[in-house]
Amino acid sequence: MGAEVPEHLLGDFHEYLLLPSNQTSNSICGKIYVIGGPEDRETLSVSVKLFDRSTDERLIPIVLGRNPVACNLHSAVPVNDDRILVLKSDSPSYDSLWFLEVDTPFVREQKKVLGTEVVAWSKVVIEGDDALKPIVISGPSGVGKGTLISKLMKEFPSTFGFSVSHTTRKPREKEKNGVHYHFTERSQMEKDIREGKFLESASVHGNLYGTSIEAVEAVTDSGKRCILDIDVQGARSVRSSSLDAIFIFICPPSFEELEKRLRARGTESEEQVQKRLRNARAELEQGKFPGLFDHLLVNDDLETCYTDLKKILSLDGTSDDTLELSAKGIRVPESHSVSARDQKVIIQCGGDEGLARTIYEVDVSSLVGGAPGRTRGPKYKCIS
Ligand SMILES: Nc1nc2c(ncn2[C@@H]2O[C@H](COP(=O)(O)OP(=O)(O)O)[C@@H](O)[C@H]2O)c(=O)[nH]1
Ligand SMILES: Nc1ncnc2c1ncn2[C@@H]1O[C@H](COP(=O)(O)OP(=O)(O)O)[C@@H](O)[C@H]1O
Repeated sequence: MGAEVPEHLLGDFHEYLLLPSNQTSNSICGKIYVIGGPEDRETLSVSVKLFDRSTDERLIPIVLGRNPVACNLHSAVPVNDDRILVLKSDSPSYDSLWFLEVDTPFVREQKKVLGTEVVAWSKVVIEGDDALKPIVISGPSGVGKGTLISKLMKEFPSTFGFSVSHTTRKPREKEKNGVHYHFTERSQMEKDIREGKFLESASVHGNLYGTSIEAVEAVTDSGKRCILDIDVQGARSVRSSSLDAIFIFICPPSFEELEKRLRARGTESEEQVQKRLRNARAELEQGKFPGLFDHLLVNDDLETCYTDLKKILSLDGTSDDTLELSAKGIRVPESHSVSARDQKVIIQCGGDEGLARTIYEVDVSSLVGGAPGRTRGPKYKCIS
């Protein structure tokens, strides 16, 4: 059972179905989802109401995900029987397309947990190829890989997700299982490697490390861009795998500085420090191997190196919220129409009173991620 519509809204409900300019009514599997309404001006976000035809019930569902900011005009079209594509007019292209999920696996699960009607928003991200590519970061122990990755994840929390590796090394004091690594027994990890569960694995400083296929998929499924912190052997394996990534190698300003950082971190025994420093020389040589890494960065001053990293990833001058500015997108004018058939959405923009007309075809057949994160995967082309 869903939540009851508050008394003060009941009287207005039929009026909502008359579809004023900032409201649409969308029918999926016997339920009508009314998106938008006069109250949006007060809440500043797009509202959702639900009308169940079979029971004649009017409901206010629980709305999960980050709500789109209210707009003066939108259109909407049901897609794939489980979500509604909402097109916000005259919004920036990175903010124009949203999905209201009404019967996706995430929503179904939440309905079970919450015992009521649930819908969930997910912003649609239409991107160029490079913007989706995972990022592989390599470099010797103590060079600052973890520090740079943490800064990136902190500044762009909804853009990047960390691929949590498996390792047989023991956890450090502040490391959490499942967050920094999946800490595992050697015999179990060897078995999983044999069973093909790993994209790559390597023996590093005397322990096994590996990226499971699931670790990368978990990030991609959440609609985020995957960051891998792996050694040079791992980078080489990924290079020859099907994963199309951007490879970045981080160098220290000097070997002495690397040693200083590693000791100052204070997480390794003297024996481990010696082993890591010995391995660092070989890693620094391999890092320069032609064709393996796309970019080399020297981590001398942290802020300078971080700025350079953001430049490589075309992130300088952007924020987590506006990141799609650099991505492709569709700017939907007030005058437009939308229809959907066979996993293709046709958006006709303009064309009134002699104005230029553009028709887009959006392919929604392979969607990645979704609520409560972003939805990636739709591709579009201009067909007229
Ligand atoms: N090949 C591979 N290397 C990994 C993986 N996870 C971590 N590493 C690398 O293993 C090395 C040791 O990592 P760690 O024990 O966390 O020490 P740190 O580099 O000093 O922070 C580093 O070079 C990591 O990049 C993985 O999944 N695969
Ligand atoms: N540019 C830098 N200048 C000085 N210290 C740094 C710099 N970058 C990182 N560090 C410090 O060096 C140590 C090692 O960094 P860390 O990110 O753990 O390296 P890695 O993940 O490559 O092993 C940490 O104590 C970190 O705070």
